[in-house]
Amino acid sequence: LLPPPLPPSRSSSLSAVGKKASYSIALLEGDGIGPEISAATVSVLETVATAAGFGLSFTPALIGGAAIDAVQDPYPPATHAACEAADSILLACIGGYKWDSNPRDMRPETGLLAMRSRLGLFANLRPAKVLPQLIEASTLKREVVEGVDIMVVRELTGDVYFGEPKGIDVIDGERVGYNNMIYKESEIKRIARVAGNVASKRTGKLCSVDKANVLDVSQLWKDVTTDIMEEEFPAVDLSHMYVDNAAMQLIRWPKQFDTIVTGNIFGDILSDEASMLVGSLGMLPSASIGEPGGPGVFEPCHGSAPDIAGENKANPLAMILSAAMMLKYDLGRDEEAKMIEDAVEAVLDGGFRTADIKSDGDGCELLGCKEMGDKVSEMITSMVKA
Ligand SMILES: NC(=O)C1=CN([C@@H]2O[C@H](COP(=O)(O)OP(=O)(O)OC[C@H]3O[C@@H](n4cnc5c(N)ncnc54)[C@H](O)[C@@H]3O)[C@@H](O)[C@H]2O)C=CC1
Ligand SMILES: CC(C)CC(=O)C(=O)O
Ligand SMILES: [Mg+2]
Repeated sequence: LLPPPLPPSRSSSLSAVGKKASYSIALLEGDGIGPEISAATVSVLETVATAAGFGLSFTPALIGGAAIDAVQDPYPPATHAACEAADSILLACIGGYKWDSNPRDMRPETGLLAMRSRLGLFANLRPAKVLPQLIEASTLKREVVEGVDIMVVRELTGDVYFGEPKGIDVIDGERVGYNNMIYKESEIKRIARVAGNVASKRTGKLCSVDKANVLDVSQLWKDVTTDIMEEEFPAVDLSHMYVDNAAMQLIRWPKQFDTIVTGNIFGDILSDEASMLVGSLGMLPSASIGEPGGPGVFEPCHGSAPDIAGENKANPLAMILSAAMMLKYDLGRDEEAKMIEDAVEAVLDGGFRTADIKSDGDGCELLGCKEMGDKVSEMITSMVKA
């Protein structure tokens, strides 16, 4: 399930000094289904740590709506300090109806953006790999999705999500809303290098997605990406696609893609779209990384799913698989990451499904969020004993 190794990062520095006997994890449960999927994920991680004989300590910290309610700040200083002090950061999801009409600085999403920016997590890797067990869970035809294995490399700290100026002003007697889609050359170069490394370790095929036919910022994106690939990754087979076409091609024939590199907003949208190839947004993990040395944030691609929050219906596998990415990329624990991946596949092989990945007449057993976490833990324990 996991993507190939990342470019030099925290994991490579850790492997140089050897594995640690115990790790501290900042745990950001956030909002909505966050506490439910976090509980399931923590219990899986504790099972893995016990089986492998290393220690894990979790430091809970507030983010998003929960932090607004508690301390009137969606990314409080204490949370930033806990993140910086940790070996790695596990995040569930933020957001909810309750905070939707708050002023922008008091919205959960502002906290998430602040965390990504302040921790310098400019690269978000979102693997969308179709598992054979879940082909029927996709709304697309078997022949379209079977064998799909895509890695979206999304720029995470720039673009229209961060650009200035922004706001809603009254101009000539009416309200005008505006944001600025902006990228510096240096920001494009560093994400292009991550994508070049990732693509090189996969099939060598990289598609850069932009809107250069209309947007100047996209023309710069295209030019800089082309230069970086020509100069530093000559073996990478680079193509370019406009984002509207990419959205269509992802559904028409997704197997044409291997690695996709794109800006923050296009990557946000295209990765949610790619989740439907896999079967559910509840299956898509992600890794947010920055320069070597700092902790990454490992988080599902989905949001807080307020429509099912508190009902024990959420699929915890996206967060559990994000925890596997954390073990591999931040903690240098490849074997233990694989334990989780294998256990997830074995549970799916065993015919267990949460509601989002269950199809009519599939003969599978419907599980709640907690029960799915328990099944993965049980599977790890029985695989270790075998
Ligand atoms: N990284 C994050 O924390 C993100 C937060 N959000 C926030 O989440 C809130 C809800 O946003 P939506 O647009 O509804 O997106 P969403 O991703 O929360 O939900 C979209 C749909 O997918 C379903 N879904 C999502 N995760 C699931 C899971 N693990 N298991 C089963 N079903 C799942 C939901 O029930 C819903 O029907 C908003 O406040 C939004 O800003 C949205 C995206 C990312
Ligand atoms: C909630 C937004 C800040 C971001 C988002 O949708 C995402 O990162 O997937
Ligand atoms: Mg999103």
